[in-house]
Amino acid sequence: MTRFTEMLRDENSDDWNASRNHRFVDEIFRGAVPADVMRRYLVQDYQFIDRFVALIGMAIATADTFDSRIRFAQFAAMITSDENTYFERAFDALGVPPAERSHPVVSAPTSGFQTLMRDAAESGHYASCLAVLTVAEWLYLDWADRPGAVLPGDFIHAEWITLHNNDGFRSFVNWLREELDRVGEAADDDSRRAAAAFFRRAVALERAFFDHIYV
Ligand SMILES: Cc1ncc(CO)c(N)n1
Repeated sequence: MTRFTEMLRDENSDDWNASRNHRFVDEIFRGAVPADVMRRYLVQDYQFIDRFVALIGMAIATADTFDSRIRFAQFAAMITSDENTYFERAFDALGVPPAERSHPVVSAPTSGFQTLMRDAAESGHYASCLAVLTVAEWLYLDWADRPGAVLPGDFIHAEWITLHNNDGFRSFVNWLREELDRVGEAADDDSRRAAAAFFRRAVALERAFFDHIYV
């Protein structure tokens, strides 16, 4: 039987492949994302991360097993420590002032993501929360996982790659997929459809998010 997550990705292959093969991905591996583009990207992504952590909170609250809650709690700990300090160091290096770190003008794709994550959280459905979290992490592993690729010298580029292709991240993404497969297979048709709709909106927004930092 085709895995639920495989089916969802196949249904969204246009937006998925446009994201994983995006100009941003090509440029970050070459260490060649222009500074103003990287700065826009990180400033907007920091606002994404804020709601993302809140959505993990809802996944912790709605998960059906303690093991799942532990997985999410450990992942939230990584984002709020190693990943958060990456943002702070990158903002320091790029000269981003405090106001732009904490309350920048939020772009349309970022605001779309915030609404999507709020909708998923407010649905109170574990499968829908999982669908959004799975897109965000699986798609990032998919673009960042280039075995043998030489890392760029600049930490702003290099660490954004290694945050998304290290062994811990890979095993979390593999677990997330198994979890969404498990929950999706057990769910009724309405819940599967709801989760699939969240998955679709998330993949479209990932593409729009990459596109919009190039103006
Ligand atoms: C927009 C976006 N999608 C996914 C990730 C991975 O967490 C991220 N940091 N930002």
